[in-house]
Amino acid sequence: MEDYRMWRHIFKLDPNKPIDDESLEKICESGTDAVIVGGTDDVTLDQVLDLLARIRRYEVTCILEVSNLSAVTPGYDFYFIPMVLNTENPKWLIDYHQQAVKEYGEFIEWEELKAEGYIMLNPESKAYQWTDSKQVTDEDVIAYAQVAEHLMHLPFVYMEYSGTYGDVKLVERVSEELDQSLLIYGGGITTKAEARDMARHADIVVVGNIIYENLNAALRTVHAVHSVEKIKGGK
Ligand SMILES: CC(C)=CCC/C(C)=C/CC/C(C)=C/CC/C(C)=C/CC/C(C)=C/CC/C(C)=C/CC/C(C)=C/COP(=O)(O)OP(=O)(O)O
Ligand SMILES: O=P(O)(O)OC[C@@H](O)CO
Ligand SMILES: [Mg+2]
Repeated sequence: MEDYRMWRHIFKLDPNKPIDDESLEKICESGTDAVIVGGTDDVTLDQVLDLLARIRRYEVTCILEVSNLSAVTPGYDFYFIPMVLNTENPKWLIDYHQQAVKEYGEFIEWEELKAEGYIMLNPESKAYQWTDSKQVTDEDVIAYAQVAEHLMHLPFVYMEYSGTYGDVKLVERVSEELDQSLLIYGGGITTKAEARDMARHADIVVVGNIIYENLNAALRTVHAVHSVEKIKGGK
C-alpha cells in the first residue's frame, strides 16, 4: 500500500541480522503495511541489495531508511531520511543531508524521499549514542514535535525508543499536538497488548528486534495494530 498516510504497522528489518527465506516470506506476507530496511551503523550496500531483491518477491511496500550514503541503491519504493531533532551534533540533523544532496541531488526523485524527525528516547540504544543525542524532558519532546510539524513541515515525527518499551502517556500527549505530521512509534514491542496500546495514539507502529527473537510474536503485532482505531489526531 503506497499511500503512506494510511499506514498503521511497519516491520523494520536490520540488514546486519540474517533472516531466512521462510521467515522473510512470513514478514512480507503478514499484512503489514510496509517493510523498512534500516540499522544504525555497519549497514553495507551488499546487505541492502540482498534484502531488496528478496523482499521484491512479494508485493509489500519496501522502504530504505538511509543511515549511510555508501549503502543507497535505486529500487526501493521510498527512502526515509532520519533527521535527529535532539542531537547535540548538527551533522545528524542537517549536515550529512546537505552533503548528500550536494553530491547526489541530480539523481534524487524527491517524491520518493520522506524526512523523519527522530526524537531519540532510549539513552541505552545504539541509535541514541551514535547520533550524540541528549536527554530531554517530556515538555522538550512535545516542543520538538511542534517544531517538526509547524516549522519544518516534516511528514513524520518518530518517537524512537529502540530496544525498550516507551511511555504510552507521552506518546498520547505528542499525538494530541500533531495534526499534519504522522507520529511513528518504535521500540520494544514484544506483545499484542503493547502494540495495541501504542497504536491507540501513534499513527504508525514499528516493530523491529522481536522479529529476530520470536517471529510468531512479531507476526501477531500486525493484527493487533490493525484491530485498534487511533484515538485522536487531526488526520
Ligand atoms: C541512486 C539513488 C536511488 C539515489 C537516491 C538518492 C538518495 C536517497 C539520497 C539520500 C539523500 C539524503 C538526504 C541522505 C541522508 C544522508 C544521511 C547519511 C543522513 C544521516 C541519517 C542519520 C541521522 C543516521 C543516524 C542513524 C539513524 C538515525 C538510523 C535510523 C535507523 C535506526 C534508528 C535504527 C535502529 O537503531 P538501533 O536498534 O539502536 O541499532 P541497531 O543498528 O543495532 O539496530
Ligand atoms: O527494534 P525495536 O526495539 O522493536 O524498535 C523498532 C524501531 O523503532 C527501531 O528503529
Ligand atoms: Mg535494532
